[in-house]
Amino acid sequence: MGALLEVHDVELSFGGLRALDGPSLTVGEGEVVGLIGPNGAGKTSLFNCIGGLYRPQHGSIRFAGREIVGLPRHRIAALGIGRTFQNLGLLASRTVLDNVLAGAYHATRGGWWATALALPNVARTERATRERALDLLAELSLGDVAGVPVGTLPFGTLKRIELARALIANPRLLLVDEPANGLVHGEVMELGATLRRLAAERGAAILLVEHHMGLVMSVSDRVAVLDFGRLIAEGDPRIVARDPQVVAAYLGRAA
Ligand SMILES: Nc1ncnc2c1ncn2[C@@H]1O[C@H](COP(=O)(O)OP(=O)(O)OP(=O)(O)O)[C@@H](O)[C@H]1O
Repeated sequence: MGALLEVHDVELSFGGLRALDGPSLTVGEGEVVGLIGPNGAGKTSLFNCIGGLYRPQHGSIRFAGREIVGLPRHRIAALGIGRTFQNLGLLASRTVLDNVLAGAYHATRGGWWATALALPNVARTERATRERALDLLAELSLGDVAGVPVGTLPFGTLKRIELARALIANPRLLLVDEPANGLVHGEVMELGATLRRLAAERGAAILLVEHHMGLVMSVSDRVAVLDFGRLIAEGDPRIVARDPQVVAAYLGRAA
């Protein structure tokens, strides 16, 4: 059997601009893979292709052996791909618990009709989801703020809520977009430990886009590097970090 996620030769263009120029990569069950590269390299575009926000013009993306290119976003989410966003999409006036429960929507069986008819199994499912959400909040040290409106909380806490919202659906693969952005050093270290724990204890595979090299190198089993939409290196983080092409890509863009 192949890897959990298999991206093969994906091409995505916006008009004349080729955001993805044929990268291929895999993420195994329970594996943490860092996806790095200079600004504009195509990392978020690849996330958007995997999550179904963008449809690549060429190539294939298989999840658990199934082609997912062309599937609508909610079907991809229901198959077990969760995602956090760089610009947190949290509802500021709602409580932490409500925001996390909103993430469970796709995973809740029954759908709109069952909810509208208040069938007993829906009430049961909702109770179970609520309990799972509270457990998850405790796991991410958010138990004390479950009833607090999100808008009143500090940024580092919001990042953890965003993670909880993605995890409530029990994804087999979690796409995490720049989680360390805006965090202070201690929070980044804590986040790294949390990501490793999620992979180890929940068996969740993680594809992590991140500019904070310390975090990427410490949590990733493997690292893939994009530059101008192409995969320029892939493998052990310590080896990739010394790859001359990778070093040149970063220095070249910084200049
Ligand atoms: N919706 C869009 N319309 C047009 N061009 C886009 C769109 N999304 C991304 N691009 C372009 O595609 C290229 C890749 O962008 P992308 O956001 O995927 O890079 P990135 O590696 O995530 O960058 P960053 O690290 O800055 O977030 C860039 O040149 C970007 O301007």
